[in-house]
Amino acid sequence: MEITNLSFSYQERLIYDGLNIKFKDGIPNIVIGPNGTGKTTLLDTLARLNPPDTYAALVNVPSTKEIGYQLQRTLFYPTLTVKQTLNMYQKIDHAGGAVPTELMNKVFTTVLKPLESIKMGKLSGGERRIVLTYGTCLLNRKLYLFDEPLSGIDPSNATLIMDMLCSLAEKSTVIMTTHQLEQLKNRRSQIIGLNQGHCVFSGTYTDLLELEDTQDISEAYSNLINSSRAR
Ligand SMILES: Nc1ncnc2c1ncn2[C@@H]1O[C@H](COP(=O)(O)OP(=O)(O)OP(=O)(O)O)[C@@H](O)[C@H]1O
Repeated sequence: MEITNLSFSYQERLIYDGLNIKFKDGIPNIVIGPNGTGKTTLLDTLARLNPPDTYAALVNVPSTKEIGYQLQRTLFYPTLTVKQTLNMYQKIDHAGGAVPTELMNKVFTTVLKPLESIKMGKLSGGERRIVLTYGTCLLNRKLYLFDEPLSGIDPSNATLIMDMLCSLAEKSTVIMTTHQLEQLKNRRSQIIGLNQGHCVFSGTYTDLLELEDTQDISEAYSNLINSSRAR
């Protein structure tokens, strides 16, 4: 799956200037970059939510009905309980949705089971995000897009969510955005760095540390962004 030569602007603001990205199968693709650099816009483009003249840049991207997209500001029904919300996700696909993996079962038992009878509107922001991320994993799709699934999630639950998304990537293409770079340590993933309309990095966590000659991922990220700004 690829994006080739994508140029896109919101009114006078240029977001991508001939953007090229090759996504990997088998491991999650993690899109990183400064605020406002176009990470969400990239997921929107893949989901074909942006104008049709962007479609030509999409190579081998599944059709919209084969895509599961968890938006950053995901809609939910506040009066449904967690159990009802997850049942609803399971019923979206006529075939009954995906069979939960072992790791999904672990997330369910550890985090969601105790919340089952609580209404969505009464959950904390982090709890709600876990429910909705889990629900998206219940859909049976070829491509999953997650916009900041780790935002507001405590480190222990973030590890569980990342485990779940890595296992999902073994059978489908997974693309997510995040600012939580420390969660990517010791994980197989492709990191895609965006800055100023271009892909400025594509490689593993270790590749990024080696490129910037540091053991500190925050420093590596800052150096990457500052050096690509200066270009
Ligand atoms: N519908 C829109 N109309 C006009 N400008 C928009 C629209 N949606 C997004 N933008 C602008 O496009 C830029 C990229 O937004 P986007 O949400 O893709 O950034 P992001 O990299 O996901 O940021 P963050 O890390 O803060 O979530 C921002 O400057 C934003 O203000």
